[in-house]
Amino acid sequence: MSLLPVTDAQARLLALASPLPVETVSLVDAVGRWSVEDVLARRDQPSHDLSAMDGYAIRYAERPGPWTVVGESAAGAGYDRPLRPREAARIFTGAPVPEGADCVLVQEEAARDGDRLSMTGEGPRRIGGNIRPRAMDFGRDALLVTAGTRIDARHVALAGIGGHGTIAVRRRPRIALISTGDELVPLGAPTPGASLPASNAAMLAALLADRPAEVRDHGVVPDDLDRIARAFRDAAAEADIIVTTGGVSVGARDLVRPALERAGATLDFWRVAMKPGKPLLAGTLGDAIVLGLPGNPVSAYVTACLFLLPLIARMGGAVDALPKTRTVTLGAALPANGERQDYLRARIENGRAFAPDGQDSAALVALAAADGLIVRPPHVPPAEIGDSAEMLDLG
Ligand SMILES: Nc1nc2c(c(=O)[nH]1)N[C@H]1C(S)=C(S)[C@@H](COP(=O)(O)OP(=O)(O)OC[C@H]3O[C@@H](n4cnc5c(N)ncnc54)[C@H](O)[C@@H]3O)O[C@H]1N2
Ligand code: MOO
Repeated sequence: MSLLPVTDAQARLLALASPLPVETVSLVDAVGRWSVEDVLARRDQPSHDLSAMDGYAIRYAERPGPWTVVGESAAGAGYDRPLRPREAARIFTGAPVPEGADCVLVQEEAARDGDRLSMTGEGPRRIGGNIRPRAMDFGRDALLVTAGTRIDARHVALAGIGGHGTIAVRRRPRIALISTGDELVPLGAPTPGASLPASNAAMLAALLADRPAEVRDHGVVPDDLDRIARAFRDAAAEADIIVTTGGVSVGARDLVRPALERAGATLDFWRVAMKPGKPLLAGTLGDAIVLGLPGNPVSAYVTACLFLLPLIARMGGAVDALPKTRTVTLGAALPANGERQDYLRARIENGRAFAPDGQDSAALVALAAADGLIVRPPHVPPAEIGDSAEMLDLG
């Protein structure tokens, strides 16, 4: 089987995804998910002309006073009758401006003696000075959040002040993590012989910590065809996405592909023209999508960024599910590339991108220190210092 180009593999994976069911949740519960609908304002903001300062509501034409202070307008309350000529009202930040007033004199520029008020400083610069007019931010029915927007704290504030307490989003996908390999021991446990900590599942759970996903770690399954097939069937009964790590290459103990067949899955693709990550596989088992990531930790990380995160985004209703790159300037030359798209762990220093040594797909030190991945398309010629390259930001 030849290697599938990365963009083709991403397209095939995303084509397997159907949008998850819609649910209406509180704004805070929606954070990190994608709005299903356009969110329109249910109110004007502000709802009235409001004072932007603590001071006195006055008429601009009557400066520099004096005025008679006849009452008070506080936030949420207001002053219940129009001001007559030469009348002023004490007013506080966020309070409705009484009818008849057209600007606010800040208290630092006012002198008050009993109910007699005069202006001491320059005063408001114009009619409307120190007033936030009604609907200054937005009017009722204004488009606040476009469908497909990923909700963050700013959208929570905007939709909330626009009169919404809830928002329609898609259910979080349930993600089953399965680690395969006889050599794996739990994190923190002793590592006798050539055993090693099973870091991939924890790494994936950490990667998904700020994504809309319900992650369940099904633990480590030994390299045994029946046991891996059973783990697949168990996971498929409850998960939307099954993510395995390890056992997807060509060795006699790489049993994920045969176990998937035994479990009754349909393989969609296996082996992608990328480095790291070549043995990546994808398929379906019942209603679940299966993503088989390579065992090498850097390969698992890079393929998760390029395939798992976009899959979650697509199922959640994102408009642009695929990660975006940005153009950087290389700080060191790079050799010509082979047939696989390379993702070099890179640092930005003095505004230039460097891919240090330690690019092995099992070398986590360079990954942990990286600002991003320099993307080297298949068969590109050598690159010189100062050339441009595309980089995928990490972190
Ligand atoms: N003859 C060939 N050998 C290999 C090929 C090939 O094309 N022909 N491809 C290589 C490439 S590229 C990759 S990537 C690896 C991936 O292999 P697997 O996905 O089958 O992974 P394993 O062999 O199970 O493990 C690889 C490596 O990663 C360690 N590992 C596994 N799981 C975990 C985990 N949960 N946490 C931490 N580390 C893990 C494992 O111990 C191995 O050291 O295959 C090449 N071989
Ligand atoms: O494709 Mo592998 O992930 O280079 O080691």
